[in-house]
Amino acid sequence: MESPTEFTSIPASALKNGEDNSSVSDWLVPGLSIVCILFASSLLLIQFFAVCFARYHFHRQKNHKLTKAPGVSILKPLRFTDQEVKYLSDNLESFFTLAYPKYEIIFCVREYDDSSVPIVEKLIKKYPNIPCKLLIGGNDIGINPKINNMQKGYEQAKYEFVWICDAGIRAHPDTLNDMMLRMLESKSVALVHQLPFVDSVQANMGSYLEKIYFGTQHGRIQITAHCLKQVCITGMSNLIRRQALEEACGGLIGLSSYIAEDYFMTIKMHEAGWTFRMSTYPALQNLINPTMRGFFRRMVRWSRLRIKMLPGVTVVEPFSECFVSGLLFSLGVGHFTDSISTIAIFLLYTAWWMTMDLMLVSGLQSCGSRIPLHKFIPLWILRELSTIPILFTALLRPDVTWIGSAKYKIGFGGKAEKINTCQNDDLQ
Ligand SMILES: CCCCCCCC/C=C\CCCCCCCC(=O)N[C@@H](CO[C@@H]1OC[C@@H](O)[C@H](O)[C@H]1O)[C@H](O)/C=C/CCCCCCCCCCCCC
Ligand SMILES: O=c1ccn([C@@H]2O[C@H](COP(=O)(O)OP(=O)(O)O)[C@@H](O)[C@H]2O)c(=O)[nH]1
Repeated sequence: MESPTEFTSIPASALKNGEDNSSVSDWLVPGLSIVCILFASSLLLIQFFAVCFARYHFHRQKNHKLTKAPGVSILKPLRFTDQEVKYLSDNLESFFTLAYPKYEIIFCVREYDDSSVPIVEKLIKKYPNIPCKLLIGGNDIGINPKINNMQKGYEQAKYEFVWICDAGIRAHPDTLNDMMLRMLESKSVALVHQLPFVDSVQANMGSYLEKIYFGTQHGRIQITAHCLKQVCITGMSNLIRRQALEEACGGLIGLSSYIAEDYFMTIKMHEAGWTFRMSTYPALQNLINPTMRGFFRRMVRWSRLRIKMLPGVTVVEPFSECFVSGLLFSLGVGHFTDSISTIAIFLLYTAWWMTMDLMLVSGLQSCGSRIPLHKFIPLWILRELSTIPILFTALLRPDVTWIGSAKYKIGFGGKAEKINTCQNDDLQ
């Protein structure tokens, strides 16, 4: 049995460690709390900045008309099945009515039986004065089906500037004039991009969810990245200087081994010293068939790409959204005060964040259907809550992604390999 003296005696070294431990916990928790507060505050600042930028930058009718306008070749990659073409005609027609003096439109399709073919043919007949081509067919020059489709159009494009613009976009008549004005600001500008937003003819839950995503999380990050000269540009609508594309990327062919051709194109241009501008017109996606399921599938598909291209950024993504950062903020502030409960701080943070998001959405919106508040709130909450499930869904089946009608294995670094061709029902 131990003597009382032995029981109570503590070695000097242990005492020293104990002191160290208590001093570590003395600064560790407050230190972490401060980090959480600073991190969340910087996000609030980013959000506030994005709202101000959107108010100042977008939809300002301050542009003069270009008189000696350089020619532009518009490339429209199309791939459609029967059910999807309901609103396609509206989208494509908007490119025939641009207030720009010198341009050609090149529609690119892979198969003769594509549902977009009769729509394009009708529009070509309706606007005989607009130089326009419909190119069908082409070879697989790489694994990216959008590039495989566009390459034939790129080869035939006659102008120095090409505007690559997805089928789901509808253009305001002044868009091209605005983009070209920005392009001509400097010879170092390689590309003018449009911030993706949504202006769907169909005002349903799917299109509202898309609008909330592009008008909040996506818009805020892309605006901030643009202002900080970080590369975060999506390929939906970009006016490109061919010289830059050729020199930095080796043309479209040089990007054909990537599914995320937009990201690698802009990174390569950035590394070669070219610069970018952002149009004052957001890209108006008039989604052909917007559904909630379609939205989540798109988000999972894009997350799969980002996980492999930029794993570091993907890990940070949930922390850059309201609920996770709000939790960190409320725990951090809660550590320093007892006068307000952690839950109340979290709710205030969330309410502030939602209000700023609402302001950003309305700052980007110029026309089209607005989201009624009683729908905005639940859909906003759903969108915020879905970030982590989307990430996990993408992580659980990380190697399989899609675009077009095939499955791909994306390697770390972003190069892709085609696994198989599958039916539309298998795609996700
Ligand atoms: C305290 C500061 C904390 C900052 C935390 C920042 C965390 C970043 C959070 C989110 C990242 C958002 C990424 C936005 C892009 C999402 C869209 C996307 O994934 N698009 C991909 C697919 O696009 C289609 O691909 C097929 C093509 O044919 C179509 O035409 C395309 O539209 C696309 O490939 C990816 C593009 C770019 C991704 C770049 C992400 C870089 C993010 C760095 C942000 C750093 C900015 C810091 C600002 C705070
Ligand atoms: O096999 C394909 C798949 C897509 N696209 C075109 O590529 C663009 C982007 O495709 P999608 O809208 O599916 O991409 P998302 O924006 O959803 O990533 C659109 O113009 C499509 O018509 C194409 O030309 N061939």
